[in-house]
Amino acid sequence: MPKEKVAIIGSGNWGSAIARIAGQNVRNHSDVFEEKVPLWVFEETVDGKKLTEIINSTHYNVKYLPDVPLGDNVVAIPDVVEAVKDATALVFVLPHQFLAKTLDAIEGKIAPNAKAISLIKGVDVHGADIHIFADVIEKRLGISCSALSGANIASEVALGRFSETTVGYRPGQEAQGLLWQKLFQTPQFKVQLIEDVAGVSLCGALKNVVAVAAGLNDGLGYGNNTKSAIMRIGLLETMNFCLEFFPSVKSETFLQESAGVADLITSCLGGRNRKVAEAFVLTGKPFDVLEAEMLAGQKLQGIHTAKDCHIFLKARNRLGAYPLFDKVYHICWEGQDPATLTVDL
Ligand SMILES: NC(=O)C1=CN([C@@H]2O[C@H](COP(=O)(O)OP(=O)(O)OC[C@H]3O[C@@H](n4cnc5c(N)ncnc54)[C@H](O)[C@@H]3O)[C@@H](O)[C@H]2O)C=CC1
Ligand SMILES: O=C(CO)COP(=O)(O)O
Repeated sequence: MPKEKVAIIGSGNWGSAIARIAGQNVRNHSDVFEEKVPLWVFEETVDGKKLTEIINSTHYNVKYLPDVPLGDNVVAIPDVVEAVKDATALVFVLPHQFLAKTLDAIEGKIAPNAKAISLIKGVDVHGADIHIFADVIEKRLGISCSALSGANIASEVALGRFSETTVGYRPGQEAQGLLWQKLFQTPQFKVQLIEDVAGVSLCGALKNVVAVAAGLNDGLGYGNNTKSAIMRIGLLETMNFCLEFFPSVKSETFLQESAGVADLITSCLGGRNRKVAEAFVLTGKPFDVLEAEMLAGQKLQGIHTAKDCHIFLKARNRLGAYPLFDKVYHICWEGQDPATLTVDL
């Protein structure tokens, strides 16, 4: 059987951490995968040098994951079309705002037998329409797309701290789930499988809104009881949102999978959305300024997802059923006083 050729599309903080794991696992499963792992890098200059050249000479992504080597079989490529050429296993792991342009570039240029997996956390909203990014990828490229999400702060995964994650696969396509498990699972990074692409994707997207609320809570100094209430209400709104708008979602995903409650907890305790939202309250600076100052090129997702949810729920006349999500929107985008965070919850 021909071997699978992996390509990683995205090389930020999580993209780099997952490229490292994939680079190790293709060698551990050399009967299944080709050894070289092309990594698409959005080219930029770091200390006067091209980031791709730094990665390929040092094997470190010095900008987005400076402390952990990627491995010498992970090869940085600045041209996304070249990176995905002949690849049969496409891993999409880039901030969601850059996906559309990336799909424009590679549409019609991928292997006909390719399959994909989305590690992207966010939702694609156009008025009253909402899609998960695995569906966007699947539709645009005409290939099957699974989803991976879980309690996975990238820096901790990269350091080999024990973590779990969830791969959601399409109905009847467990074989693809098993392939992705082979690519990503290590003794320190346990990959569970469930036939629920939508549930895995939506839990990953919506917990970022809850994490922003947790960060606002921390900035306000409201303490752990309030934060726990935010997490509980946030999980409830996530579950209700999934079951209302994506009825195929499995209820097991919420509590039995890392993609559900576990990701919500880690993000509310330790994620970037939490950190920047706390600073928003403490400094009064806008989110885009804080993102640039605090994240060194990494991107925030939660405030954008809050806006997307607001647009969608307003168009569906369902805002009233999701008070926490909507509160985050109003505080982040409409200048509402953060101190109103818990009013009306
Ligand atoms: N960092 C984390 O701990 C985790 C992130 N995720 C999700 O994974 C996805 C990717 O996140 P990260 O890898 O952390 O990215 P990141 O937050 O580190 O973003 C930086 C990346 O964006 C790229 N970029 C900047 N401008 C661009 C442009 N104009 N076009 C294309 N790319 C551009 C940069 O080259 C870099 O690769 C997101 O959806 C995120 O929510 C999921 C689990 C953990
Ligand atoms: O998705 C994540 C952890 O699973 C990372 O969350 P942040 O983007 O808030 O850091």
